[in-house]
Amino acid sequence: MSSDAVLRVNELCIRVDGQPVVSDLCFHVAAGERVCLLGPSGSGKSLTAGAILGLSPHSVHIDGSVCINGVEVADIRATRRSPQSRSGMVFQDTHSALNPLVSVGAQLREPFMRFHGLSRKSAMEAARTMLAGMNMERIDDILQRSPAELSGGQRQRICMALALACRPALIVADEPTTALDVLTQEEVLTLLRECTGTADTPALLFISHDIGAACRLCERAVIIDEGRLVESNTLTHIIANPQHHFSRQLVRALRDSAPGTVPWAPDFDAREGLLCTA
Ligand SMILES: Nc1ncnc2c1ncn2[C@@H]1O[C@H](COP(=O)(O)OP(=O)(O)OP(=O)(O)O)[C@@H](O)[C@H]1O
Repeated sequence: MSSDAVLRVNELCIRVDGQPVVSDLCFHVAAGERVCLLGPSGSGKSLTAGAILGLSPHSVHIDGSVCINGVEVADIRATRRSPQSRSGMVFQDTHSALNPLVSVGAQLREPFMRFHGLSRKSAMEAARTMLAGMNMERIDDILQRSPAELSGGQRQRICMALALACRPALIVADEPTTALDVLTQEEVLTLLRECTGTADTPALLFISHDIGAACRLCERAVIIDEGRLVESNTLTHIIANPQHHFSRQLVRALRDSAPGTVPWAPDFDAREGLLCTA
């Protein structure tokens, strides 16, 4: 395991109403890394995200360890975590991630005031600068609107801006593109790639069942099935040599979709749907 892991999950066990749903899950995300957590529907991805973020419902019981920046947080709710052990979050449901009664500007200036110590005016300016850096148009107009007055893609960008404004070491993105059309999906993935995974930006845990999206973003994948880790390796390796039957299904789906769109297309043999290892 990497010694400078931003996230370290060790022997994580999650029970819901007494029933085991995630068992002995171990993985890490290093600083500057983008890792995807892949698994079929119901395999425990969102419950794992909830445990990492400190957002599990009361019916969920967690054992094992979740360390963020070296701080044990498995038992600590999100609101009680120290600033260095908080993570940013981006979810599929952007409506419930934003307050419908508060303007986008008022929501976005908040973390700049709280985490950057800026005045109200400077915080609004910082929010403008951040949205400009995310290639958003008509920023002043957008800042005045309520979340319901934005498109799904715009709302997701605001959610990402909110996550980034909290200066987290880690962003957990749980199916952030699932509710979006194909073009907007691509824009959000591009933005996530630009805003994470370097020495100066947060590490990313990208949760999905879409290996195509994972390939556009991540170098490494952790694959779970029925709450257990079944494979963990670089995506290049997994695509070339999938071990578990769900991994093989994922690779087949990738081959059947549009292999030419995979970003490392020069290495991708469109006829075989396998990586050229030579
Ligand atoms: N609050 C809850 N109460 C009862 N059961 C739950 C709860 N949350 C999740 N589960 C169950 O735990 C299992 C794992 O759910 P989870 O949402 O983590 O799956 P997932 O891998 O994220 O699925 P998907 O890809 O469909 O979102 C499922 O069988 C689900 O029905």
